[in-house]
Amino acid sequence: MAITIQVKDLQQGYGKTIVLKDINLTVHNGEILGLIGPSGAGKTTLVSTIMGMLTPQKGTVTVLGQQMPNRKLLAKIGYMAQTDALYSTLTARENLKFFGAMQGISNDALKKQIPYAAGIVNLNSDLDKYVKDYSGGMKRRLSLAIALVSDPELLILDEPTVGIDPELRQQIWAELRKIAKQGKTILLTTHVMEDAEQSDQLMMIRNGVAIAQGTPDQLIKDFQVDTVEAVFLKAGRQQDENSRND
Ligand SMILES: Nc1ncnc2c1ncn2[C@@H]1O[C@H](COP(=O)(O)OP(=O)(O)OP(=O)(O)O)[C@@H](O)[C@H]1O
Repeated sequence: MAITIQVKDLQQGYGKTIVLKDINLTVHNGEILGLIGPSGAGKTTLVSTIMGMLTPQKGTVTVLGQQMPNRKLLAKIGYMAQTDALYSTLTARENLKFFGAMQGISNDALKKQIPYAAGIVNLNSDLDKYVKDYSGGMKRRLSLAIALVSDPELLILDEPTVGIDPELRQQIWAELRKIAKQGKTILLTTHVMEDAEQSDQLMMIRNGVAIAQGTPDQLIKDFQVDTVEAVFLKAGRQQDENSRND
């Protein structure tokens, strides 16, 4: 299986502050990687580095065979940020057209891609409403549609299920699976254990360090617990014990 994301010995931070240490990660084509960890652990910092928005302090990040940062690759990456960056005085369709055009998608392609992307998040019947009249969950769904509109090779979703009800969450997961089956790679950050459980691979980050990595089933087995949440709690306790013994 080809590799989409390769992170080697990454150290990352802001100025003199180190946020991430010794991060190693390989994500293959068609895989869904869930990045979980408490607030401030460094998830967004890692995602920003993978996208090439930040240059590594140490180590390397390669995406689709190219070392990051690399502006040319941005067209192949669909990104949904943690906070919705939408134009509220435009309709959802106009937002999709605008962001699609920004990614270099032709008008003809957009005619096909907009209904496809809006269909995944159940927004086709609300496309001509103004975004200022959207609920928080609808805005989140529109942001996800914008990330999907270019049919990207790599989809990066920062907390995609915040404000989304359980039924739609299941629906979105079914679509993410379909997208992954087509050979697209998905990286998502989450605080939601149901999302973590559904990921193919997990990386748990705490205090800037990867404290557990593997498939949900393998982690549950290795940590001798019953749930992904319990893996996370146990790995966190082990990290605290190790730092006390240092
Ligand atoms: N632009 C920045 N300049 C300086 N420090 C930053 C910057 N962005 C993030 N940080 C710091 O880096 C650390 C990791 O932040 P990051 O946003 O990566 O965490 P996170 O795991 O994504 O958290 P959350 O789940 O709350 O989004 C935090 O201590 C944060 O204060």
